[in-house]
Amino acid sequence: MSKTLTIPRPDDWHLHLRDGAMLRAVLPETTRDFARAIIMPNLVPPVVTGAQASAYRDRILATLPEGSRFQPLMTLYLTEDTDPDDVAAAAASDLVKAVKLYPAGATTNSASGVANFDRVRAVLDRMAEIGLPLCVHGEVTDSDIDIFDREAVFIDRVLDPVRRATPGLRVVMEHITTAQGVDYVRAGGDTIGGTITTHHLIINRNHILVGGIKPHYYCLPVAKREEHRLALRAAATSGEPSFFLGTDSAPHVDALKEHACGCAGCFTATNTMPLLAHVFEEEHALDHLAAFACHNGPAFYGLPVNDRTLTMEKGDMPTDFPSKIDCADGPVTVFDPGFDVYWRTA
Ligand SMILES: NC(=O)N[C@@H](CC(=O)O)C(=O)O
Ligand SMILES: [Zn+2]
Ligand SMILES: [Zn+2]
Repeated sequence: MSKTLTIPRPDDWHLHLRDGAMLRAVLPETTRDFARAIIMPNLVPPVVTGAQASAYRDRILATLPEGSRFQPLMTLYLTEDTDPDDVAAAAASDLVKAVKLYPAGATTNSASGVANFDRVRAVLDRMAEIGLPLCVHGEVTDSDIDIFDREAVFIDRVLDPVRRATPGLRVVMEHITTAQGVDYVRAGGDTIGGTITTHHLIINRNHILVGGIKPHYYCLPVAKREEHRLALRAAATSGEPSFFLGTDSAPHVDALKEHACGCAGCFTATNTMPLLAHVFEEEHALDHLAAFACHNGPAFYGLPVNDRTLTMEKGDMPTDFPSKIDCADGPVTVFDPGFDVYWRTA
């Protein structure tokens, strides 16, 4: 007996497309199911100015599969030298939908991020004035803070003070991985949203470490204890408007994942929607999948819900997802949930 589910075409509010050969390899994996995505600016060198974002958008558009109507929503990488006028101009021309804050050194390609928050005050004030959201990688980088505590400490030491100092600033706490992140977003009203990845609904830290180290489950923020995964599942499947999908699909070639110093990032673009259907069905919340993946994100960003739809089917046999996709730089492993999934997109 097969079962189908039709929802508005989903959007991905946190996506890494990279550039060059990797962009060519991964872009069709997202455009197959998604209508729009917030494109992360952590290229090397980063996408800092409006001009760089415009050029990057052109490269993405030039790489789109034939006939695709996918819309990349661009972001600027916040540095201590970011010019508030450049940000305002890029937002006014509708080029840029958010500015991205990486604490310096927190994650992949974040060396140009912010170390001294006083130095970005003018940009944040301007963003609050014009209503441009700040997307935040929410982890402190202090060497004395345990990696599993870095998100919770970030909320107290950085995020809350920044929000208090900049009333009205719209913030997306991205890829939340803790119950503290869920609670903070939930209590924050309509100026804060939280994105949740597909993989953080599926894995906890045991999946990374028990029975041998699993580099393809390593991402930042790193997956936490089971109680946090359960809090994320409850939030994502609740239908509450504060929570929406940001896959953080973050491709790295296998040679750099399966390495003595492996890169952080899980590549989930290929199978995200079927995995989410599986998770939401397990939580008896299939009727909230559209809120999480299609409605809540556009509402936060002030954009319309997509009028096209996506249909998913649940078959009798497990879906055969590719285990890797080919890239000219080397293969990229697709996130393996570790269980059979019967959903697929039609
Ligand atoms: N999530 C990750 O583990 N990696 C991301 C960076 C990020 O989103 O923090 C990447 O760019 O590879
Ligand atoms: Zn991040
Ligand atoms: Zn990311």
